[in-house]
Amino acid sequence: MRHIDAAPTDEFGWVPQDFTPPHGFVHLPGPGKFIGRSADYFIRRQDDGNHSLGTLICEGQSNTQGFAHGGFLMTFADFAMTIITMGITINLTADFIRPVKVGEWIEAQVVTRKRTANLIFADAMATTNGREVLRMSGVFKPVPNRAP
Ligand SMILES: CC(C)(COP(=O)(O)OP(=O)(O)OC[C@H]1O[C@@H](n2cnc3c(N)ncnc32)[C@H](O)[C@@H]1OP(=O)(O)O)[C@@H](O)C(=O)NCCC(=O)NCCSC(=O)Cc1ccccc1
Repeated sequence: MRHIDAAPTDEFGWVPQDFTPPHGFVHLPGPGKFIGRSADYFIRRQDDGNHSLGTLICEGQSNTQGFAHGGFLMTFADFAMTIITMGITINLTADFIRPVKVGEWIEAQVVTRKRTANLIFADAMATTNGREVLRMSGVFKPVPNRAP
């Protein structure tokens, strides 16, 4: 993980080294330069074979009000849905249902509704402390050999 010596309240705002994600989540290395600069991400493979993506909201993802910035939440939504569906984004919509505070863990569970040879239709819900905060829906193009 990068930015190791930062605490959530530091100006850089990255996940501190001693942060322990919820059970089953492991740090996701090398997610690409843009995504890699946006946050530190963790992924969990569930018993049913589906995956969840999570991150700790830090100062680096906050707006001036101390909540996760809407732009970051869209980045999180896009990354969660593409890494889990193994697709590239054609369409993505999101509802910001509740604000997410700095210091809160957010995780998204993605459900693929339909997969054809050319298209993937998926939706997802992200929660914080068991409460729904972000609903996502999208259409994606399958990319061979892209794995979470
Ligand atoms: C404020 C409001 C938009 C409305 O809430 P209220 O005023 O309380 O309205 P109300 O009392 O009518 O209750 C509504 C009820 O309906 C729920 N509900 C809502 N939508 C849905 C839905 N689609 N589906 C289902 N339910 C939905 C909602 O949870 C609540 O249920 P609850 O009573 O809790 O059981 C709230 O949804 C919210 O905070 N969203 C997050 C916004 C956010 O974080 N945006 C990103 C950061 S902004 C940024 O970065 C830019 C910036 C930069 C710099 C500086 C400033 C800004």
